Amino acid sequence: MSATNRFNNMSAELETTRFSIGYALAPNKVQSLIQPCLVNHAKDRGIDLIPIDITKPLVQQGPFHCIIHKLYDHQWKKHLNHFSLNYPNVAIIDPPDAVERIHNRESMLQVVNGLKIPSHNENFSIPKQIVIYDCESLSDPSNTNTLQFPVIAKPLVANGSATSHQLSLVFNTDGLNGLKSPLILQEFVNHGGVVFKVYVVGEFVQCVKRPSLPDISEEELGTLGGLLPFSQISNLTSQGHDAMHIEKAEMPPLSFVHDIANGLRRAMKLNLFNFDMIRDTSAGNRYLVIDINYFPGYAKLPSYETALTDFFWEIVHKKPSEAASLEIKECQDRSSDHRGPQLP
Ligand SMILES: O=P(O)(O)O[C@@H]1[C@@H](OP(=O)(O)O)[C@H](OP(=O)(O)O)[C@H](O)[C@H](OP(=O)(O)O)[C@H]1OP(=O)(O)O
Ligand SMILES: Nc1ncnc2c1ncn2[C@@H]1O[C@H](COP(=O)(O)OP(=O)(O)O)[C@@H](O)[C@H]1O
Ligand SMILES: [Mg+2]
Ligand SMILES: [Mg+2]
Repeated sequence: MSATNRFNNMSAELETTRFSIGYALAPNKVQSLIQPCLVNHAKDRGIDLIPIDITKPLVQQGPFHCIIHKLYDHQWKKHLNHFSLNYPNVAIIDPPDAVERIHNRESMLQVVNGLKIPSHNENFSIPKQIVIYDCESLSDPSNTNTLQFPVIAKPLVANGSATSHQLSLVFNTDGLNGLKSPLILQEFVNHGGVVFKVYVVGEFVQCVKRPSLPDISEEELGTLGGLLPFSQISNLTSQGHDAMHIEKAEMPPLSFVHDIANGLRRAMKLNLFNFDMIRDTSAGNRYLVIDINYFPGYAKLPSYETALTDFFWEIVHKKPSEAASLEIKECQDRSSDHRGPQLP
């Protein structure tokens, strides 16, 4: 066969080969993410998005070239780890242990402290914080004296539940009495009422501005009560004066944002996440990472379907090793005859 014919055959094969991405997501996440624009865009590029039934063994479904997931179920994590041991070349985006690290607000930010990026005029860190496991530690001044008020109290676990997003501003020691442990107490940093949300999809990075809590002056602090609960403030739609104020806020330099995003992606071994960052009002080049979320609400980004499809395309077109092709073939045989070894 001539080289041209071989090339034509190869490209014809590539065009006809379809790839399957299995997704395991909660119903509300399916509704927000798996929209016709994403399904159709992926389809046009040879990628089919297939729902996973988590009540059935994975080997009886698919076969999948890649699995994406966001579920907090412990059993699912076991399923996935088992599947991954048997089929190590089917891409699991992302590894369950790496995801679990950001289900805890202490371990989630530890990675930021160890991050090294090329030098910039800007610097980044995390706010000063302590972990409180019980009521006794909360009422022990030797713990809380290390922080300056106001502080933000955040539930230690970030497990997708409504309560994990129930935060409180604490203005003085009296306010500490109304808190439930385990939690993180984190110093509140004045940041001009704007939070930068940086969305990451593999190598794709996009930073957007969202509303945040207003600055608190020292004078105001003396006049405020003990505790102010709040929840998911950045999801509030900004209007009027607030919208103007967000629009006017200067974005952090793009290369700085990209370097942190890429550094975090590599250090955490995660591809699908976003992080919240604020800029210290009292030092304009000081940024603080305050939150990292696994597989966030990408559908809020314009053209999210392109970013996700490009990423899926890269994953499924990574030159598959012989072992991976065999695994996919094996999975294919199993899912068609259902006689393969049963996973738990
Ligand atoms: O639903 P959305 O679009 O508000 O997305 C939520 C994220 O909002 P964001 O994209 O950062 O503005 C949200 O981010 P925040 O924690 O609010 O910063 C979480 O990632 C949330 O997931 P979970 O409830 O913690 O499991 C995300 O919820 P799920 O979409 O995963 O249910
Ligand atoms: N240390 C902080 N200083 C100032 N504002 C903060 C701080 N931590 C959180 N916030 C504000 O509270 C919001 C919610 O906190 P975050 O840690 O992102 O929790 P969640 O996981 O519920 O989004 C942030 O988007 C930001 O507006
Ligand atoms: Mg947040
Ligand atoms: Mg969060």
